[in-house]
Amino acid sequence: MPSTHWSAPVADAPVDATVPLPGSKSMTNRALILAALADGPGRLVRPLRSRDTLLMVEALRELGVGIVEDASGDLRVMPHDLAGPAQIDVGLAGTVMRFLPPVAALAAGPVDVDGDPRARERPMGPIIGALRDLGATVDDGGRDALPFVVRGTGAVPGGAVTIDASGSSQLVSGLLLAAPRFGKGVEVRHEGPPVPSAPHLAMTVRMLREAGAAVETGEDVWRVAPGPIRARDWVIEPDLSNAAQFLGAALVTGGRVTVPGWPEDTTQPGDALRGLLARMGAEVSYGPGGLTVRGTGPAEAGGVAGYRGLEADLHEVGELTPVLAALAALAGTPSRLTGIAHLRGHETDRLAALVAEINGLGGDARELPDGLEIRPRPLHGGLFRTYDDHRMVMAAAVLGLAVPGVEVENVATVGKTLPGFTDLWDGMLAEVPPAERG
Ligand SMILES: O=C(O)C1=C[C@@H](OP(=O)(O)O)[C@@H](O)[C@H](O)C1
Ligand SMILES: C=C(OP(=O)(O)O)C(=O)O
Repeated sequence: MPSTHWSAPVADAPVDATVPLPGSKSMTNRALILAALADGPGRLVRPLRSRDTLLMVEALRELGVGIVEDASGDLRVMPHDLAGPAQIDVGLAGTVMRFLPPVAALAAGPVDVDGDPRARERPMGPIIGALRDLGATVDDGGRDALPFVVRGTGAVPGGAVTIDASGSSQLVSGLLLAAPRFGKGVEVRHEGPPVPSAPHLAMTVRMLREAGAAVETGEDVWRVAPGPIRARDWVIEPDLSNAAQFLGAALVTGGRVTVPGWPEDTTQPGDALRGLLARMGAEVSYGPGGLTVRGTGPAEAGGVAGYRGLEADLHEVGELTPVLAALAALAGTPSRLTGIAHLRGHETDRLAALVAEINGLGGDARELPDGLEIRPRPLHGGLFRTYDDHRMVMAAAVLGLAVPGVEVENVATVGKTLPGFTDLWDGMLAEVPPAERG
């Protein structure tokens, strides 16, 4: 990917826009796994097309699954016996690195799994250990991390495992998604500090049940019975986490943003934006047209806006942090975001990255043992580094609305989940309110 800087545009008026968003990364990559392991052909309707989902498509194809994109962008998935030898590139996608190895264990033949340099540092040990306990062979050279080889025999006995999933909920989700195809299914028990991202675990359980799997859940325990995964069509919801920066623009500029197609009943963590942005002072309304957020007062040039900071435990919705931190840096009062120590193992160490980049623009952010404390201060322009993290680009865009001269490094990295981001952003800023049309 070329490394190109992007000058984040300043909003010279309150935004007034409707922004349709592409599909959810988390739902697309779960649906791809479930469709690949199903008992017949299936379809993904309005899937996300981004680096993380294309890596999942390629990984499943590499194992023998047929996946065809039709003219509308929907994906048809034709399951097939899974086989190595295969080479899997997980990129920097947490969903691919945690969801794919249990599928690879079902393949006959060796499957090499590796990813970006940073992927080798993200927590993988619990899933490697669990796969061994479930009867699979994994050669990791004693690293407890990527790269490794899964030496599948075409079947996984399955059974009960105990892991510490405090580093990532995806360690649990990955084991559950393939488990109906294990001989005895699986019982995953968590022991350790609390597992983050409860909505994402609920998404895993709900989608497994929608595919006909029998799933039981208790406190820190999940059981999936062996049985068929039913072929079906998966309609992918818009990515609500990727709504954060657009809805946030309504706060920063004192404007209005609507995201159409906001689901009424969803397991996506982005749904929490309704409550979180309301706590910061936004007016949030929901109707047939979608979710609408209105800001109540615009930021002054250089920052310090007419909305409040946020005191919140983001343990369950950690992926919203970068954009909320950017909003916090422009807010009228200080913020404290906690429960997010596990973000140190995300695309980059997000706590360190956010502190460095907000402070690099003249801000006042500091790390807490499990989060961030951010005191608003007038900011100035400068280079905003993104550390191969799509959400750092999104955070920078929010800051740039009120701070002239924010230069965003390697904007293309946003393609991890939202390749059309800068066009959507420019489109939002260019949308002319109905009253002003000639
Ligand atoms: O299961 C998923 O789709 C995800 C789970 C979460 O991971 P963690 O629990 O590692 O934070 C989230 O941050 C990530 O973006 C997507
Ligand atoms: C943490 C994230 O991604 P990943 O799926 O790579 O963990 C994210 O999208 O914020």
